[in-house]
Amino acid sequence: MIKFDNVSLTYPNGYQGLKNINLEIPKGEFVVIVGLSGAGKSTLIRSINQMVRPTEGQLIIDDQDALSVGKKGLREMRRDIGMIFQNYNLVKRSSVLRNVLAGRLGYNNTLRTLVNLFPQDDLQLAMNCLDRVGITDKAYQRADTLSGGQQQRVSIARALAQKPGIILADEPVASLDPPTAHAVMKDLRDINKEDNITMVINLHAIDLSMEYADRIIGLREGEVVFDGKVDAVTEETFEDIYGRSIKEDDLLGEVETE
Ligand SMILES: Nc1ncnc2c1ncn2[C@@H]1O[C@H](COP(=O)(O)OP(=O)(O)OP(=O)(O)O)[C@@H](O)[C@H]1O
Repeated sequence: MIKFDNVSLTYPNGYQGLKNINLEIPKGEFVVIVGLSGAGKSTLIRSINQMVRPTEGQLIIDDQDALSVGKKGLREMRRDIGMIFQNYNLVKRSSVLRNVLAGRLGYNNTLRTLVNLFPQDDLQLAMNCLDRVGITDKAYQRADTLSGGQQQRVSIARALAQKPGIILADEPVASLDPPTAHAVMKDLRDINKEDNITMVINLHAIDLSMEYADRIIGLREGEVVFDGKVDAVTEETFEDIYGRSIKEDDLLGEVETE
């Protein structure tokens, strides 16, 4: 469970990125965060693994007071949280398999991993993770020779290799074409359902959000302005969150089927 209790976050320049956030995300939920550019979606997601650190309030992750666990506690906590980025964040010149094994770094001796000595179990696990996203045949290829959709699958496999309880994804499909965006969202949904991994995902396409989310959280100027199950969401909900009417740009659009 992830719980925000009156969490606020003020950046060092004084800008208030999050204002008094109260949220409870139960284990296994598929949550999509929506809001205009600058609304605080990345800030909210990144505060969960403390890439940015809340300045007020309490953040509870799996019964732990996340803001006071200390350095070692934070390392262990982060090991349980996979992160997926819009630009994949792969080591481009390394092989796909090496990139997936990076998900095991938190569990292994640094020196051994620097010289590529991962335990056999980790190699097996990394191959299994690649299998989950359907790209075992790419394991020995350089990461930057893959298509965008394949690279994002490598980053999903890397997150899976951490054996996480939570996966955070910051605009995971924003750089992909519509059919590939759907394919990657389906992978994330399947993993969520099969492994009961909590997913918190920022998306800007309204239609994608509606198709995959269990629950939608709307942010506006650092505040939660909507929080509800996807069935409760209407066009007006998005108009409230955005403070304007919906435009074509807010949608991913039709995917042609043969
Ligand atoms: N390091 C920082 N210092 C100061 N202000 C910041 C910092 N990072 C983000 N902000 C500001 O906080 C606000 C929220 O940014 P954030 O990136 O969370 O928004 P977002 O909803 O994810 O937007 P986008 O969809 O464009 O990524 C913005 O006004 C941004 O300029």
